[in-house]
Amino acid sequence: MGTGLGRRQLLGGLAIGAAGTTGLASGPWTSAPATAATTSGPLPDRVDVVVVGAGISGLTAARVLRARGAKVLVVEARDRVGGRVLNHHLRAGGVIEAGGAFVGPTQDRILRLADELGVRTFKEYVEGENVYVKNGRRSTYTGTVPPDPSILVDAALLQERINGMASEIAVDAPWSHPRAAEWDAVTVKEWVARQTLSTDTDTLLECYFQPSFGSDAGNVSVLFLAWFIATAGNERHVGTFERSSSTAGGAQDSRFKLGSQMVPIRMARELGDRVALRAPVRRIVQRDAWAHVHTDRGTVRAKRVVVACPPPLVLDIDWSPQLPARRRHLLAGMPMGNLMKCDAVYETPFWRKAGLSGSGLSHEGATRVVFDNTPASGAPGVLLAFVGGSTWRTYGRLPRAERKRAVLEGFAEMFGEQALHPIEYTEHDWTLERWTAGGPIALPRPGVISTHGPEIRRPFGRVHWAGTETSTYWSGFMDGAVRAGERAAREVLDKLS
Ligand SMILES: Cc1cc2nc3c(=O)[nH]c(=O)nc-3n(C[C@H](O)[C@H](O)[C@H](O)COP(=O)(O)OP(=O)(O)OC[C@H]3O[C@@H](n4cnc5c(N)ncnc54)[C@H](O)[C@@H]3O)c2cc1C
Ligand SMILES: [Mg+2]
Repeated sequence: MGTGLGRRQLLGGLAIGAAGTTGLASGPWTSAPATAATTSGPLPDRVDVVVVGAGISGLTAARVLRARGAKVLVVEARDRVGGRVLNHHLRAGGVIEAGGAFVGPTQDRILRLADELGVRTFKEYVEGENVYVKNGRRSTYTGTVPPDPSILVDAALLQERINGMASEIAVDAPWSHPRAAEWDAVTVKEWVARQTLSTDTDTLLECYFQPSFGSDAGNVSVLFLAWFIATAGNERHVGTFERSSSTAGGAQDSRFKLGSQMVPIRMARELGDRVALRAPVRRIVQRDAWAHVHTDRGTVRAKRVVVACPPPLVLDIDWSPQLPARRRHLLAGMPMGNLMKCDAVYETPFWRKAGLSGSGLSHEGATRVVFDNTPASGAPGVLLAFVGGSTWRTYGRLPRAERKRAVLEGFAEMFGEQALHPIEYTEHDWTLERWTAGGPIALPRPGVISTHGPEIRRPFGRVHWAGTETSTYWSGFMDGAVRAGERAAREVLDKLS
């Protein structure tokens, strides 16, 4: 998910990593013929397993199943693979991402997979000072917290408390915590307001929420946040707020030189004609010994089905028999967040010469959370603003030209007038995507985890559930998507044998 608050800043005490070297670009910027090897002929009549959705999770499940000898077919609604992961090729050369991009330590499944596929990482740029804008006043700082003493105290306290709560949560069963119902009934906004000194802490908290969740602190429960943080680790390292959010050493430590979409593109190439694009699943009928998967390109019979599409989109499929009510309640209670990425491209990352990291936080305007999004080669220079939650509600509805102006003005306030004159401006609003419906992730509303949470991975007849939201580590991230795909494949292999 998301990319959380940024860098070594914000809510205090965030690990500040010193490091941050930009790696050298590897080889030519490969453009992405996502459709290259996929099948264009008629779909097979019958396979062992149909996988619904060619995002990272579905493709991972198919890759594991195929390696174990199962006959598998991935059916994908779009004319491309990758789902919430999408490369954007810059006019000046190089690649950035319109969707998921950052990876970091303990995300070992996506890192191993990328490594196997020859997709290399480079460190996010973190040298120099960060910019902080409040009440029209700009300041710079190094270290973890903006120069705002009242927030510093709040942040340290909040961070300690939420890490403490996270340490008590079972990543595979947050609903089983003795205080689950109580924590699930309180929104993070209410919880924070109760114990903080400064009202500015609320505003800054949104700089964590908006990019991470495409939503605001008033929309999710403390139980969700504690669980989300608990999952930001692996089997050996517990998740912490710092890990879920920081740049160096955290969830935004590194990016992929060829762009993150190269991971699903290469998986799809390996799978070849086992991937069918432009094949949205409309109906799934479970009858006799088979699941019948109806797509726009025909119907395929399978012994097992792995559904790996964003949770709310499962409800668009016509199910026979009908999905159990408890699963429908869960999915209806997990809408996608609202998020867009807005990038401005410059000949060079001019802010670096001025001693700035390219990272910024603001209490106002369109550019609440900003990162240096320059490709590995160091040029062209790219600034990225996450526009999510209530900021998206304000700026997402504006005509593109007005939003662009607001974003560039925000960049200029942080990094100088030069920011007003990009050589390219590009933006991606995930709420407009038919087959994603928002981003970065589906968010359970308060009360949903404690009441319907146990349904999240429960198979329905021959149907098993993948997708990052079903992961128990790094849920919401690309790493969680890989883990969920692997887990669903194991479930299916158990049943096939
Ligand atoms: C703007 C943004 C920024 C993000 N930043 C990061 C980040 O920095 N780091 C990180 O790790 N993660 C990030 N994420 C999250 C990350 O992208 C996701 O966790 C991950 O890609 C989800 O993979 P998935 O396979 O579970 O789902 P998806 O990628 O959503 O794949 C689901 C697939 O199912 C298909 N589909 C849907 N319905 C049907 C149907 N009926 N029939 C057939 N196919 C269907 C879709 O087209 C899609 O291809 C970000 C996401 C967004 C949107
Ligand atoms: Mg998928």
